[in-house]
Amino acid sequence: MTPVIDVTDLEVTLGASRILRGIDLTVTNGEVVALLGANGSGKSTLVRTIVGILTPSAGSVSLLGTPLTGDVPWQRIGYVPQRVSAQSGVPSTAREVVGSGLLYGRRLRLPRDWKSRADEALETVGLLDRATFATSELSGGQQQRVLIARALARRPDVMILDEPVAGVDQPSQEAFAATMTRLVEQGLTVLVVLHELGALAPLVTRAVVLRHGRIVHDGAPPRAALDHAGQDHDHVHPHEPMVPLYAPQTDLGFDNASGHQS
Ligand SMILES: Nc1ncnc2c1ncn2[C@@H]1O[C@H](COP(=O)(O)OP(=O)(O)OP(=O)(O)O)[C@@H](O)[C@H]1O
Repeated sequence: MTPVIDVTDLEVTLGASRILRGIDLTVTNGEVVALLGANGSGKSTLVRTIVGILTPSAGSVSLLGTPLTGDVPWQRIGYVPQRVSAQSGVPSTAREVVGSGLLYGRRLRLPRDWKSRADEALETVGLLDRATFATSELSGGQQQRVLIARALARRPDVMILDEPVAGVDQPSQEAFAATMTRLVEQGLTVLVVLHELGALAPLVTRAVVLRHGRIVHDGAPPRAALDHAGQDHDHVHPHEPMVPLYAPQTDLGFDNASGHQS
């Protein structure tokens, strides 16, 4: 089967620094892969390279079987960048920002049904009632959901999300996880940068951990986080509500990521 994302021996240099080296990553149809790692380990650099924003200094990236240098079917790929505002500096409504997700590659004209496509995506993220609001009237968390809706408007086959729930409150995170669950059940493939698995824990099929620009783990998601996400987990000990996925002082910290016994 053709991989959805195929990264081979990737190296990325920014300025004078080599940020990523020797990255091999294959994501196949229907997988939900969490990309984890400490601040500065290279997660955003990797996803920005995968979606063609950054150019590799060595190695290759293919999306849906097409090298980035070729004719990538961008309409099948939804990307949510990290920490950008949904505001563009000019007045625009939530619906207009979401509709702009329907522009890609050489498509510079909105399809006739753009409003209904945008509203469908806004409904998916629970913001249909804000469709005509100016983005400047939305909270940071709502703007983040607008950006998720912008990516969803394409009805993509693969979503690449860079910390999509950073700064989003718990109920919205759970609503986002429910949306992603529904989409994954329909066949969506996901690569998502996260600091904690959080509400997405039940969905994640695989974890890839970066450290200093290299992959140091590619396999099962951290056990502790999964256990803590389960409804049956018996809380007999105090701990943070969101279990950190990596403990910088340990190697990978997977068996005891939160630093306590379960
Ligand atoms: N344009 C740039 N020029 C030079 N170095 C850069 C540039 N952008 C990022 N870096 C460096 O690359 C490294 C990786 O950054 P990146 O944003 O990919 O990390 P990250 O794992 O996504 O971090 P975070 O969890 O904080 O978002 C950092 O050391 C950063 O300082």
